This record gives sequence, C-alpha cells and structure tokens, in this order.
Amino acid sequence: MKILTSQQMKQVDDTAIREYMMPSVLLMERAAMAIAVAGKKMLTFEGLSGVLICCGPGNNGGDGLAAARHFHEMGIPVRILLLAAPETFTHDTLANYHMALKWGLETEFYEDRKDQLEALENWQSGQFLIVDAILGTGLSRQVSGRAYNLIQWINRHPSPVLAVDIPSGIHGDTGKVMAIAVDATKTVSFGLPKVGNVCFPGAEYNGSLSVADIGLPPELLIKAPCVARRLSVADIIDLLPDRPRNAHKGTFGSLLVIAGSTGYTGAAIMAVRGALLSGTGLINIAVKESLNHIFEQTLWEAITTPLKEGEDGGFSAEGIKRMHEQKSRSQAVVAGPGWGSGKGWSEVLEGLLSQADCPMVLDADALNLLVGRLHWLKELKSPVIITPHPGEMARLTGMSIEAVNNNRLKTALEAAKQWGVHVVLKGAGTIIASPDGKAVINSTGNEGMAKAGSGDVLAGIVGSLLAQGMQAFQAAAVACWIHGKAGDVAADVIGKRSITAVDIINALPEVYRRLETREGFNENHAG
Ligand SMILES: NC(=O)C1=CN([C@@H]2O[C@H](COP(=O)(O)OP(=O)(O)OC[C@H]3O[C@@H](n4cnc5c(N)ncnc54)[C@H](O)[C@@H]3O)[C@@H](O)[C@H]2O)[C@H](O)CC1
Ligand SMILES: [K+]
Repeated sequence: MKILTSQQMKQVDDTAIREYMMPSVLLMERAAMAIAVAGKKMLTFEGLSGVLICCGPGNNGGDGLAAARHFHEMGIPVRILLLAAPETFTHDTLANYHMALKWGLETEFYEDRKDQLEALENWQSGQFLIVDAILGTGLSRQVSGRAYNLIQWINRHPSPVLAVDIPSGIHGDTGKVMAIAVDATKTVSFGLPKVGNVCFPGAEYNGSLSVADIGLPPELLIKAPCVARRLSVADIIDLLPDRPRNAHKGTFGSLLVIAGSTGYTGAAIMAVRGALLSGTGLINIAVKESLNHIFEQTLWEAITTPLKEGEDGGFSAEGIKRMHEQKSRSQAVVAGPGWGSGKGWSEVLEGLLSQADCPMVLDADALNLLVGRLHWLKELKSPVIITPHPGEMARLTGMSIEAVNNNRLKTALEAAKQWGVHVVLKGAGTIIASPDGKAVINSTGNEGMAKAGSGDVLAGIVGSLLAQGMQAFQAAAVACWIHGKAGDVAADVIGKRSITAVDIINALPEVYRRLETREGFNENHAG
C-alpha cells in the first residue's frame, strides 16, 4: 500500500476535482460518511448515546461538520464544538456549516473556559463519542493556545475518540507530535494513509487505523506518486525467493557471518540462527580462533572458519586474508554483530568495504566504526545494507536522537541517498530506504522485541535473503517484515514482556510455514 505526504494527497484531491470533475464537497461527503459509519459502530460497541464533534476551520473540520449531519440522520444526538469563527472556514467547510444549521443542528464556539468543558463532561451522562476534526493534513505549526487546551481535555476525558484522517497534532509528513496530539481510539484515514499515520511517534496516536475509500478515481490512486510503501502479506509471499523441488544446498546460497568476540558470542550465534532458519543453504562463520570451540559446540549446522586474532580486536593480517578467501566463496556477508569496540575491527571493516564484491549487511559495532569514516562507503562495488537503531543513526549523522525520531522517514531516505547504501532505520515502524529514493515503512513487530539480540537476528535474516539471491532493498524490507512477524507470533504465545531474541528465532519457522501455506495472517485494512 502506498503512503503519501500531505502534499501528495492534496495533489490527488486536486486532480480528482480538476480533471475528473469530482466536486470537492462530494469527497468531503464521502469522507464524512466513512466517519459516521465508523462512529456508529463505536457507539454501539461502547454503549454510548451521543457524539461530540470538535471542528477546526479547515477541511478536516468540514468533514466533521458533514459527519454531524449523518449522525443526526441516524437519530444520534450530536453536539458540535467549533474552534474557529465561520468567517475563517474553507469554502466546503462553510458550506457544511450552513447545511448543518439548515438541518437543525446547533453549534457552539469553544470558549476555552473551564465551566464550558465541565458542563460538556456531563452531557449524555458522560457517555459520548468524541470526533476529532480539529486539524488534519493542513497542520503546519506547533499546536498552542485554545487548540492545545481542547486536545488536552480530549485526552483526559474517558470517552473513546474517533480521529478524522489523522489525529490532530500529528504532522502528516513526518509523524512528529507538534507539541500535543489527540490520543485516538480509532482513526479513519481517507484515500491512502499519510506518513504521519504510519510513522512513529505519530502512528502510536491512531488507535486502530483504517483507510476509507472516499471515491477518489482508482486510476489516480494507482498513478499517484508516493514517498513510501507498506508491504502486505501478499507482497511478502510474492517477494520471497522460490524453493524449487530439485534444489540442492548451493541453490539457496552461501552466507558468511563475521561476528562475535569475547563477551559477545551470543550476538554471532543469534545472527547465524536467524539466517539458518531463513533458508540459506550454507552458512560459514568467521570467528576468532580462541572462540571457535564455542561456535563448534552451539552451531552444528554452520561451518566455522577460525582466524588468527588481531592485537586489539579483529583478525591478524593472515586472518583477514583467509576471511577474504571465504568471502569470495559466499553470496552475501553479515558483519558487525558482537565485534566489540577493539580498534582492530576497523581494518576488517575497511577491507570488507574496499573489496565489497558481494552484498553485505553491516550491523552493530560495524556501524560504530563507520562514525566519522563514512567515506569508506564511497565507490562500493556491491550493495551494502546498514541497520542502525536511532542511537546509531544519530551518531552516524551527527543529529540528536530526538531529531532522528521526529523525522524517521526523511532521515533514512537522506542517509541512503547521501551514503549510497540501503538504510534500515530500526525502531517501531522500521524504515527501509534505498539510495535511489524508495522507502518501505514496516508494519509488523511490537515493543516486546526491544531486547538485546533482536537486531542480531534481523541482520542474520537480511543476510540469509541476500544469499538466496534477493535484491538488497527487497531483502531488507522482507526481512524486517518477517522479523517483526516472528516477534508478533512470539507475543501471541508468551506475551510481549517475556519475549527474548531466542523467542524471535524460535517463531521464525511458524512465520515461514504460514507464508508457504498461505495461511491467513490477521491484517487490518491499513496493512
Ligand atoms: N483525500 C482526502 O484526504 C481528503 C481530505 N479531506 C480533509 O481535508 C483535510 C485537509 O484540509 P485542510 O483544509 O488542508 O487542512 P486542515 O483541516 O488540516 O486545517 C488547516 C487549518 O488549520 C490551521 N492550522 C494549521 N496548523 C495549525 C495549528 N498548529 N494550530 C491551529 N491551527 C492550525 C491552518 O492555518 C488552516 O486554517 C484532510 O485532513 C481531510 O480531513 C477532504 O475533506 C476530502 C478529501
Ligand atoms: K483530525
């Protein structure tokens, strides 16, 4: 599914209006009907007896005013709170304001007075639904003053909240919280989801998200430029490499994992286990000689290449030579998990990047070594995927973690373009960005996965898919989906709190089994 910026969505609306002869009030009417249908279900489900609709001056408020008519026609008591004077309304919002009056509805101005809100609290004995039509994709600045106070009141009130298009206060292009945002129970977005609906922190505010068809011409939606996509189960099934019946282990590729050091052997083991269970034919792990016995004992299915150690981490010159020989027999490399901070690893990394003759995943300590050495990424011969979490991304870019998180999509896209690598910016709603400007926002996973070792498993899955011949961008996006889904499957069984990286690994077979048997995953409308 496509994800659009507010501007891209506006472009679709404008084209529908100008070139497809769709009156703009008709789009608003369809949006309002979708809100009324969703709102009615919430009322029934929660046993509520009225709807309080909070309207701003823009078209988001117009959707709210039009929805008021539909609720009224359903026989549901409606109360309309206006945040701005009608003189400031957009054309269609004003039309719907007048229609609402003609329909016999009353409106009241939000005075920002305590007694007004106190009186409201007891309306319908407090049993009402709040419709948030304050601000939509036209939000352009920090929320302050009366809008801020009303949103604060909404968030403190126990009523369920239905957000129109996007929770008010979330920036449509970034997902940034503009000082405050409505914490919705459900959000109905129109046409296609906006970045702010799916990018964290904004995505957290939707409650459950659905996307309503508001009658925009399908061909326009198909043609519309988008800034990112979301992958569905069907996409994942489509993208996963075929497994022919007459395959042998060479068919499924050979992966070299360069990982682990004293204190961090677990990282290497988890990366290899993630790769093993993701279908790679052969896995070779390049390790320090002194640690070899650990891998021999724990990773029966992998081959180990014990290498002479360097003075401060990494490998000796002879060890590095053997590592390169092994690499030349591999289709993909994972480097970095559990390296530790020894300076010797920088030689290993520089060598890998200067002779990058197969696709490579760089994770964890390999990323720390890249800080201040991003020029090593210049003139890469093969695709490189880097998998930073926001802290690593902040160090790599020189930005603050807060700045990274406030614009995750743009940060990942710009880094991918500037450094010429594929970027997997981890965290809720992982962003996968390619150097040529494509992006995917991942929809799977849960907070239980925020545990040590989880990233090592992901690096292993990406490496595995690369070794099986997938294109770098697709391998990264599919791996993130599968990794997240494994976390979700694990959460279903043992709950989120207790999930460990090993549980994610153990859930991988079930995820692949379901994909192979095309067994339905529960997936909501927004994918
Ligand atoms: N296909 C669709 O998605 C359709 C969407 N519709 C709805 O239209 C809104 C977008 O409407 P727009 O008029 O462009 O913007 P807003 O309603 O979000 O509000 C703009 C309004 O608010 C002022 N403003 C901006 N930032 C702030 C702030 N921080 N505090 C206070 N006021 C602010 C700004 O100056 C303007 O006056 C979309 O979300 C949908 O709900 C169509 O109805 C149908 C097609
Ligand atoms: K809204």
